[in-house]
Amino acid sequence: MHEQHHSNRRNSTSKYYEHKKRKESDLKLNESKKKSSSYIDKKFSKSEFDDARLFCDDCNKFYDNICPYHKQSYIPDKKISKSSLKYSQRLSDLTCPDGIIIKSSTILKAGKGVFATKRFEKNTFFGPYMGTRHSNFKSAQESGYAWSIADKYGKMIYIIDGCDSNNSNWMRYINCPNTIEQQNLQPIQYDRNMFYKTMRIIRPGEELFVYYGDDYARFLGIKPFNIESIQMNTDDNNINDDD
Ligand SMILES: C[S@@+](CC[C@H](N)C(=O)[O-])C[C@H]1O[C@@H](n2cnc3c(N)ncnc32)[C@H](O)[C@@H]1O
Repeated sequence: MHEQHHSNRRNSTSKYYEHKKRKESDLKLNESKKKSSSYIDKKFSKSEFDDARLFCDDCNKFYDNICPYHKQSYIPDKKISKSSLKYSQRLSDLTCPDGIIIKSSTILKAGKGVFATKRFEKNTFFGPYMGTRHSNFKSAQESGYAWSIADKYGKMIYIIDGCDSNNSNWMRYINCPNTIEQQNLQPIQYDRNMFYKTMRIIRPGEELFVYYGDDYARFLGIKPFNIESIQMNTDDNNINDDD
């Protein structure tokens, strides 16, 4: 993954994600093998971008295409046309895939959050994160809903800002974990887009959390997670994964 930020009033970059830069960019939305998705079929198979290589955590290696050995899956958004929106409906709220709902967060004063209503396996990909593309870093910092997409040198290419709930998707409602144990999604830049990948099995009723990065964590009053503890948490999840 290339350097990425979740921006609010402050810019944030996770060292962990920088550390795993190449590894995480190697997303594979492998459901393409068995299931058809317009994004995967049209986009993932023919990418021109250097961040469109695929990585398998279990093999610990890159693949030019999907991992032939380990299961990964891709869950696209529910398709909604803007013209079908009724008054007071927000596009983003209607895009939840099956098994995902938006409701009040378990985190006090965090507003809404996103919850699973069914089990999701480890290595399930959601996305891409939808929003307005621009390069106004200041407005992204103020948004609270923005990711920056970077090139392989970490230089920002553009920002994907989900501040407009009518030009975004359900992923804009996913909150930042207060503790490392809560974290269950990993942000992954792939093909100049942002996806979230489940880091472990997610069970019905669980709130989804993605770490926004150290700076933004500090802004929220959360002690930044360090690389080692994130890695340890991932390893623990591997050990505890069950059927
Ligand atoms: C991407 S939005 C997440 C969705 C948001 N909760 C909502 O209702 O629209 C990011 C914002 O959610 C809130 N938030 C996210 N994680 C939080 C946390 N751990 N503690 C407090 N507020 C949080 C902050 O207001 C932050 O600016």
